[in-house]
Amino acid sequence: MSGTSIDAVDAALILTDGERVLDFGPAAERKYTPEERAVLKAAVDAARKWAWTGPQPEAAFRKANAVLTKTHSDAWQQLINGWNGPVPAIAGVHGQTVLHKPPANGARGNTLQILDADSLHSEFGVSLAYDFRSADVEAGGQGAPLAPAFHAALLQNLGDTRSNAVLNLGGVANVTYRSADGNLVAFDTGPANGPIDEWMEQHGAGTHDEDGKTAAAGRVDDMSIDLWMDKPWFDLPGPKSLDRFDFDATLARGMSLEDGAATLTAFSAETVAHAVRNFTERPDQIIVCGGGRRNPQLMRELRQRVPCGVKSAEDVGWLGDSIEAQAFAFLAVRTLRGLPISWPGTTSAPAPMAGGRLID
Ligand SMILES: Nc1ncnc2c1ncn2[C@@H]1O[C@H](COP(=O)(O)OP(=O)(O)OP(=O)(O)O)[C@@H](O)[C@H]1O
Ligand SMILES: CC(=O)N[C@H]1[C@@H]2OC[C@@H](O2)[C@@H](O)[C@@H]1O[C@H](C)C(=O)O
Repeated sequence: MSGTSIDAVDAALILTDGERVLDFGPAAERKYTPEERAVLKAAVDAARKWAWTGPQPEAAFRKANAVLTKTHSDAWQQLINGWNGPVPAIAGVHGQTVLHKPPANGARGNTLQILDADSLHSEFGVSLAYDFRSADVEAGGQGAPLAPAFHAALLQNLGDTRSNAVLNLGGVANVTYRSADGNLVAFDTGPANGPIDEWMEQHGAGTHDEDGKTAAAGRVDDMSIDLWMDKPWFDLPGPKSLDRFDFDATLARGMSLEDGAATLTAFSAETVAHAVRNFTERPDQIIVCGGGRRNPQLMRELRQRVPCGVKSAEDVGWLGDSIEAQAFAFLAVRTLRGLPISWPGTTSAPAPMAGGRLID
């Protein structure tokens, strides 16, 4: 899995029948070098300029695919080298989202995850599942989020039958909410690290706000947050999804580095709190995974604003950095078995939808 933050490829091995998670295997991370990251970001920029109008930016995508093949193969090797168990039956590879347009005003959405599936298939030497979002989008769904099927399986294993939520804090944030009667609702809640990362990079202050130190030194501008929360998107009912650039660092223009970081961080937390306030029942707890849980300032803001208990994935025995990678392993097995990977409640697909393409 390579997410919208473009920081690393995450890989994980799980034992699953696509319905239950029977065991967790090792996990691996292959960080992008600055040069690799620049190539992937250039592909995202080119995709945004293209926006499905005219010829695809082939040169930018070709260069990005070469980086994706190399880095995913490295991650796969890292994963497999230390593994003494049976050869995995299948690998699920998400690809790099370069553009995502949710359906709007009756028009179908569109989404693009780039990867060179044939090259990855020959590098890995096992069956490959990929292109998980297209079928859902073609059927009128949002195409995201897709991790909810896996979040639900994880919650099932916890054996906690109260209402629970799983929150992923990546570039964008998405939540899976399971009510006490087992009903599943999922949607993107708003930005997470994306605008913060961009703000830091624009100021030459690194790729992200390490341990939230810059935000902790700033002052939150609550009036700006109130203004930003006015965007009608926040009051749309789920399922709903976002492109990484639907919220960006320009929001904080004019603020000092510290105040901008503090305000963007508090804004991400407030968007999650807004979502939780609108759930049909308050969840007993929200379990946080993704890189944002490593930012103590973001977690502090979440704890202040979200009206329920906030736990980190590790508090319940999960590997918080690997859940998306594990999710696409799980979805790969569901694809192999022809099981649905999205539902009306998770992507607003018209019916439970199978998705993903296979190379045997
Ligand atoms: N120690 C840390 N302090 C602050 N932020 C951190 C820290 N570690 C990770 N992060 C944040 O987490 C981000 C990476 O998170 P993650 O890998 O979950 O995102 P992603 O999977 O690429 O995104 P998405 O879920 O939107 O696809 C980094 O870009 C950074 O902003
Ligand atoms: C189009 C796309 O890649 N969306 C990502 C992004 O990152 C978080 C959020 O927005 C989520 O909707 C999705 O990723 C996770 C893995 C998902 O589909 O569940």
